[in-house]
Amino acid sequence: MTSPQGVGARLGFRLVGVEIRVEGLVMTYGDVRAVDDVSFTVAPGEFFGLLGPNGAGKTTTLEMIEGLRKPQSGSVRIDDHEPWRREPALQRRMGVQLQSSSFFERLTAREQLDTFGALYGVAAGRTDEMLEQVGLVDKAGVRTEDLSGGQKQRLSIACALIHDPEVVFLDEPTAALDPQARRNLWDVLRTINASGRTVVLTTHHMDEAEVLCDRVAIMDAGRILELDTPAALVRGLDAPVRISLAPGTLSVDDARAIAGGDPVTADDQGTTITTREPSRVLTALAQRDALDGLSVKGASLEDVFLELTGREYRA
Ligand SMILES: Nc1ncnc2c1ncn2[C@@H]1O[C@H](COP(=O)(O)OP(=O)(O)OP(=O)(O)O)[C@@H](O)[C@H]1O
Repeated sequence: MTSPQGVGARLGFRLVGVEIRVEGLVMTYGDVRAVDDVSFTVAPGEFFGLLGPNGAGKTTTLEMIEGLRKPQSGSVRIDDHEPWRREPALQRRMGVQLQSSSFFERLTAREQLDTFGALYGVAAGRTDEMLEQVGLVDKAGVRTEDLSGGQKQRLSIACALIHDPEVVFLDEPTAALDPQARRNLWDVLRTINASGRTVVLTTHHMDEAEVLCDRVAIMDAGRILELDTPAALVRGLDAPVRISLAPGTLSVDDARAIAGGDPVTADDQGTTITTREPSRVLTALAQRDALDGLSVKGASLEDVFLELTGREYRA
């Protein structure tokens, strides 16, 4: 497991934002151990992801970190404060993404932001800044209930950021968004983190965790199964690489000769060599001028998850 400080140094974080230390966290509901002895540390300025299927315990963990639930046992420290005590000084440093149902009724996007801003005593100009940052300038006068799902998600993130917090908590921020809206929101989240804030996000999208997060904790059934950078998790899997050739590029016999014992499959989509020696295979393919239309696919976080849990992903 990579230490958060080590990751911070390697990724060149500016050491601002808060540090979060979670130790032996437990929450049970009746017979269900929703969170079962969860421990991790999030470094200042880190983009940290809790990844897992429905019911893994991500939201319950996040709510204990946010101070919305008091842990039954274990502890959460945000820069040495216990969030469940709801100290105003700490609250001001935290941004919690609201569910869109928590907006004030019948207000426009601008009025929502003005209202949240007034609660924190921030300057009026901040609303325009936030509308700009989340790409909602042209929707400023639209009532919240008339915004699309993606626009509501972006507005809820803007509300969480209105008081310029040092740490931002986001619970499945891209749930139910179309692919384009998801990618737009990823850009917003990257900008938030690039400005030095600590970001903690839950998601059940593997690709999202892989592209956004510095480190990812893979959770299932209340426990953390693995925690590391996405690249280290994938590397640790030591999975073979799939090299696919377009139909007609190479005969199956030639592919088998190059594969030298590695598995080769062929269908009307083309021929695939699955190998742990991609450079040897690619060199041989180049020598035969067989690189046109070639695709190379390594393992992904999804493969890591399947390896860890030994079963189908239940997103
Ligand atoms: N208030 C509650 N009362 C009883 N059981 C609960 C409560 N909240 C959560 N649970 C149970 O605890 C477990 C973890 O739920 P949690 O919402 O933390 O998971 P999650 O990973 O966030 O899932 P999702 O992706 O569906 O939001 C689930 O089995 C859930 O049914």
